[in-house]
Amino acid sequence: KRLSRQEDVPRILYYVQRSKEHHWCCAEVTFYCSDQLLCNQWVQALQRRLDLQGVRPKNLLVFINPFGGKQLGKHIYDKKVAPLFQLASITTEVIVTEHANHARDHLAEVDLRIYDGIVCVGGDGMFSEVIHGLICQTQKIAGIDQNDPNSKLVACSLRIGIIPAGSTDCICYATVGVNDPVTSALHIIVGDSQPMDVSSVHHNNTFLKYSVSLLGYGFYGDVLKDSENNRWMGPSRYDFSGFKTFLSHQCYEGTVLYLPATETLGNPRDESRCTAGCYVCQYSGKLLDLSNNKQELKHVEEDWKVVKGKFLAINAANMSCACSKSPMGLSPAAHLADGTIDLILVRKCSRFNFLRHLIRHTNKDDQFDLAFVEVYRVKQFIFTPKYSEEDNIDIRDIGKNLFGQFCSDHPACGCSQVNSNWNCDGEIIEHAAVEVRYVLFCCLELSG
Ligand SMILES: CCCCCCCCCCCCC/C=C/[C@@H](O)[C@H](CO)NC(=O)CCCCCCCCCCCCCCC
Ligand SMILES: Nc1ncnc2c1ncn2[C@@H]1O[C@H](COP(=O)(O)OP(=O)(O)OP(=O)(O)O)[C@@H](O)[C@H]1O
Ligand SMILES: [Ca+2]
Repeated sequence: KRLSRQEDVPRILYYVQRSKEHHWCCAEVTFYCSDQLLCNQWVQALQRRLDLQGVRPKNLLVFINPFGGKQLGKHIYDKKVAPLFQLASITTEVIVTEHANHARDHLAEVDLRIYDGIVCVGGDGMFSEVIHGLICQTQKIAGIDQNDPNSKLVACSLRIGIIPAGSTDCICYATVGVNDPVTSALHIIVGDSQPMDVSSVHHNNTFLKYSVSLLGYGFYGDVLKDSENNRWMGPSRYDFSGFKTFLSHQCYEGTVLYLPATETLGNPRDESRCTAGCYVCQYSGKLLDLSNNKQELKHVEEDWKVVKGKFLAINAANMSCACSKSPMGLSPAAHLADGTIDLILVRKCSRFNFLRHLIRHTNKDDQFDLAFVEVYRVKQFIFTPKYSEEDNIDIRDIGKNLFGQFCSDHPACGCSQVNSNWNCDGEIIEHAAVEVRYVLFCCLELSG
């Protein structure tokens, strides 16, 4: 860069610069050249180099949820993201959603061949809509029955980018390391990608939902259910409902059956942390493929384990679930794409002990190093509540007050006869009895 002379042609080159703690920003350098021809040759040569890379998206379908988080999705996209896409010569078709499931239903039908990727501007719930639309369309074209829990799903060919504009944004946080719209836009522009585990949730051989971050019963299910009534509060609805749910101290009785992930590397209490190009994910993916093939050939009997009891929370983390409330996440050593789920069981304990467990999510202490907490790395699990779901519907009709419907035999035991519900990536699943398994790699347009 040198000082401009009047007759020099200025050309600005924009590039990605790393800044503090996983943040990326767009920086620029201005070149001046007095020879117009030479200048154009430079620009064309650089453009050819970029085109050769092939991973950069050229045409994107963008969904904006105007009501996610602090309702700033549209503003964030217009002010921070669209100008960067324009600089990178990315063309976009932008859809501002008009109702819940708008993005999901559009994606389930539309011809996706003209797009290089999908971008969702919103939170985890919005991302969930997008993967449901994409996965459903892919299975429909391939003639796969999603209701059959044993179906081998076909991977989607499109990548999904997330511009964080939600309340928790844990999928963005756990993949990029931060929830910053500019950083995410730059990851999308340079064509980064990160595979990610997807689990399916079934009830009585009927497909319910896919999950990519947290599937939580008990505490997180109740927090979500209560928080839906307070959406007007924005992201702080979770703190309010979290506090209420903490005070209600409900526990739920049931049986968990799980299939341990024995063929993969690592365990939920090791020191490994999943980052871009993760060795554990690459290695475990290969081992898992081998073991699945072996089982198909030999019909190997699998070694299911059983845990019965009263639980304050049953959490299935497909990834660390790191977010601003918990920078290391619900399961700090969980992997984004190793084909496994970390199953965390928090048994009935005192309020004080449960608070100790929760507080450890906010600092470096080990939240699993407590007598009432168990954690297993699994491929599959089944939860059956003690009370049948049909009976529960009747009890629900009577109504559940703030402190819940306590066990009628032991009024002081705090064990609920009403079932909780599952929190699936921030969306409610009404059924308590579920069968969950790893089913698919999904590709994100970003990397950690
Ligand atoms: C004393 C402070 C303890 C703080 C403990 C914080 C633990 C936070 C762990 C967050 C895990 C997030 C998992 C991600 C789930 C997402 O798929 C989903 C959709 O976006 N988000 C939520 O369900 C949103 C879930 C939000 C849950 C918030 C829970 C807040 C608990 C507050 C308890 C207060 C007790 C105070 C007693 C004096
Ligand atoms: N136009 C719309 N009107 C109402 N709801 C919508 C609209 N578009 C999307 N939704 C729904 O809004 C819900 C929440 O969206 P989103 O995940 O973006 O924000 P959030 O819940 O605040 O954040 P997080 O999921 O990170 O906690 C999703 O379930 C989505 O289906
Ligand atoms: Ca995983």
